Amino acid sequence: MSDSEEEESPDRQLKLVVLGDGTTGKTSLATRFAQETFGKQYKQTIGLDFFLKRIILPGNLNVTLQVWDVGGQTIGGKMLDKYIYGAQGILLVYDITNGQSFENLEDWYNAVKKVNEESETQPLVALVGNKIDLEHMRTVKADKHQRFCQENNFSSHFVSAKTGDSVFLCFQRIAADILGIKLNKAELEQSQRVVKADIVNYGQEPVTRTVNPPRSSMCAVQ
Ligand SMILES: Nc1nc2c(ncn2[C@@H]2O[C@H](COP(=O)(O)OP(=O)(O)OP(=O)(O)O)[C@@H](O)[C@H]2O)c(=O)[nH]1
Repeated sequence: MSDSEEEESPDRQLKLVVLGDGTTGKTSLATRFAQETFGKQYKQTIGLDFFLKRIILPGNLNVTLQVWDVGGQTIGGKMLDKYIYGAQGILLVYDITNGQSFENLEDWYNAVKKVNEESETQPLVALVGNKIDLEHMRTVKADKHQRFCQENNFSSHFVSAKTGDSVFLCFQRIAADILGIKLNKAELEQSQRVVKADIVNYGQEPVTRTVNPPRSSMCAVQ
């Protein structure tokens, strides 16, 4: 197939539904991914928000991701089933500093299972621990997260909508998994472009740190 023919191939569309308790950061994740922004102010999602983002997967495959950001208050409501229906991917989001938000994912997952009970194809489900910038306040242990993934065959993700850490990677991996595309190491690293790193001056540290506080810097991994 020539290049021009490849360019003309229509986009694949994937419906991804983001579920989880209120304030876990679903809207923040969606806006970080789709608009590359982050708002500190909490604004509750009433019902549903909707985002579109086009990404390119290996093989020059254009994929448009429809991200359905479902308000945390919709659990138990009439509309939830309709939002979930037809999703190829589900993101179950919790806040790593909020144990209850992790426990409640059971209910969210039950809603997903109910909608797909009679369906031949099952959506890919991703477990997403958000707010890893607050690692020092973590209450949900990583092994609990991993166990939940293994028991249910979820893919596993840790992200921060605030810093953007691993957000693009998360959506890219989910899209690739749904389409059965394998990402190689270089492609995975490419989406991890910005990595935070502390500068450590071994042997040159002043005795009192208060005089010269530790610095941090960004480095690019290409
Ligand atoms: N520190 C930190 N705060 C975050 C992060 N993601 C979201 N927040 C904050 O958490 C609060 C809730 O974020 P939202 O994205 O509105 O949460 P939501 O899950 O969409 O909430 P509902 O609309 O009620 O379902 C906001 O104040 C965000 O700024 C993160 O990665 N780190």
